[in-house]
Amino acid sequence: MQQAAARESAAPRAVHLDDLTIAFRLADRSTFTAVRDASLSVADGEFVAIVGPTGCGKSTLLNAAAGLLTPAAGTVEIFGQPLAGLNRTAGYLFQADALFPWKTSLENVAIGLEVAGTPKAEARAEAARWLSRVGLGTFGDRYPHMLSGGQRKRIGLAQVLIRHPKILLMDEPFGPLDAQTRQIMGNLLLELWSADRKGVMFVTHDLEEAIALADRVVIMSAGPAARIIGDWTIPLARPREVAEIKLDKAFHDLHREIWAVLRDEVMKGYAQTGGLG
Ligand SMILES: Nc1ncnc2c1ncn2[C@@H]1O[C@H](COP(=O)(O)OP(=O)(O)OP(=O)(O)O)[C@@H](O)[C@H]1O
Repeated sequence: MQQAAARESAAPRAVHLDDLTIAFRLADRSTFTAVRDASLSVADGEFVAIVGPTGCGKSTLLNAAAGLLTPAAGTVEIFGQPLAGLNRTAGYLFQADALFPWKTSLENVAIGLEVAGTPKAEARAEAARWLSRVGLGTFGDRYPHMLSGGQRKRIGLAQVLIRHPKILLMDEPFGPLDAQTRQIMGNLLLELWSADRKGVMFVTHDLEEAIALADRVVIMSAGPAARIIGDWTIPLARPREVAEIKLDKAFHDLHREIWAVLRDEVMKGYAQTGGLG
């Protein structure tokens, strides 16, 4: 496996996926092995990006860490404990919005606390503070359809972070956004994360985004039976500004090195799905 630097962290492991094999039962009763023998640890406070060809199994790995699916083999540990059922220490941000259309921004952000038993007035005051932190302090009365895609993502971030999850699981969270808004959201995410570091598993198909944001970039092979084939430490200084860091020579060197591995897998991935013939 490609590895720029062997790294043993002293921080506790927020997530430890050990030799995971994940298989799906198909309609014709055959079994499709999406991921085979994948091991990955995320230290507490560490930001790990997972990159790989389309359909390789990135979301599958994330869903295993979320407790949304049960591996055929291997174990999932969260802060040293075997995961049984849903991972309730994690906050999950998907590509698609998870906002209730009939609730205002403020109500959408407050709902997690309210459901957990926080008195309504307190939950809403806290939600107002989070709306300000994501730059939408004056948008509390707006419904989701009155917001741009980037604004909805900010609400989504506030909705997850207000509950102070100990781990963040993010699946292409900025996928549908335009390039500029992605960068702005990347900066916002880094700012919020730096203030209160959690372990992050961040799935993206965008290698530049991965290098700009993460402490480590992990590369998956093309599926089926995808594996982790590379693990790079990203030694770029923090705080980072996503647009600026992409101009850095060290960024380009890392990009070239990682892309040399990823490119072959991307081509295999396309070939397997008939994409590029
Ligand atoms: N419930 C399921 N049943 C059968 N196959 C599945 C199921 N979920 C995922 N797969 C298959 O497992 C493989 C991995 O899917 P996954 O969504 O994890 O990939 P991904 O790397 O996140 O893809 P993308 O980058 O396109 O979002 C794919 O081949 C997919 O078709």
